[in-house]
Amino acid sequence: MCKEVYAGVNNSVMSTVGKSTNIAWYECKIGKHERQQLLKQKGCVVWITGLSGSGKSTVACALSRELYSRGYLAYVLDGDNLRHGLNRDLSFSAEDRSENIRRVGEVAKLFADAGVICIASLISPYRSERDACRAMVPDSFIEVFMDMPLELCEARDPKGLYKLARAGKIKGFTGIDDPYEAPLNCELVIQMKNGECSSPSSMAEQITMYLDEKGFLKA
Ligand SMILES: Nc1ncnc2c1ncn2[C@@H]1O[C@H](COP(=O)(O)OS(=O)(=O)O)[C@@H](OP(=O)(O)O)[C@H]1O
Ligand SMILES: Nc1ncnc2c1ncn2[C@@H]1O[C@H](COP(=O)(O)OP(=O)(O)O)[C@@H](O)[C@H]1O
Repeated sequence: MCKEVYAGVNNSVMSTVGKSTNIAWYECKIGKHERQQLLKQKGCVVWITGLSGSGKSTVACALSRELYSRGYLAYVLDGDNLRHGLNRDLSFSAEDRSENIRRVGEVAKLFADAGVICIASLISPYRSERDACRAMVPDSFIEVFMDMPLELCEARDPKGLYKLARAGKIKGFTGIDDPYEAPLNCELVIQMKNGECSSPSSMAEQITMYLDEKGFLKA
């Protein structure tokens, strides 16, 4: 949050942002517009939220593959993967999950500014934190809710984590003894139809169609 703005020497705008004092924004001549022209697409953030096992990583990679095959540049920021590096200092406490979401939101914003279609796939269980990420890239945030029943996610349990959570060996597991706040008003909801889950590639096509309709697949 920018608390203080004042004029420095040569009229440069000096600010205090968080704990950073006496800082100034340096504007480059080559900006988002130029990069988008180069890439022939619009930078944006596709934010995929849902329970563990709901299919976030699978659809994120299917979407990345679909866009790649059509000649568009996308990059996946996966919650699990980022916790191997950038976010390795964060636990699954409410405070650390919030910081996790904030950091991924900031990184996604940079990718979108680079002109890339950034696909963020993380549980991101809190509505207010997802909304804060949306506010970082107004008009370029596409929230996709993997609306899969807990029973399905638990039956899939590809990493055996639900089993451990039910046995009390993992505390604070989302959907078991930790909250998940479903989106109220997101751009896309991916659900089962007639008890069937569609294929990852058809889910990816659904998202690609949305991106196309909204003009993200042209400069
Ligand atoms: N307590 C607890 N709750 C939920 N998930 C847990 C937990 N502990 C470990 N894991 C594993 O971490 C993955 C979720 O990381 P995220 O960064 O996406 O989570 S969050 O957005 O900060 O809530 C999640 O990966 P996905 O299954 O891909 O969602 C789990 O494999
Ligand atoms: N559309 C789908 N149809 C059938 N199985 C799926 C589908 N999407 C994901 N899966 C399976 O569900 C499990 C969880 O998927 P994953 O993408 O790892 O979920 P998440 O990233 O939300 O934890 C995996 O075993 C995956 O193969």
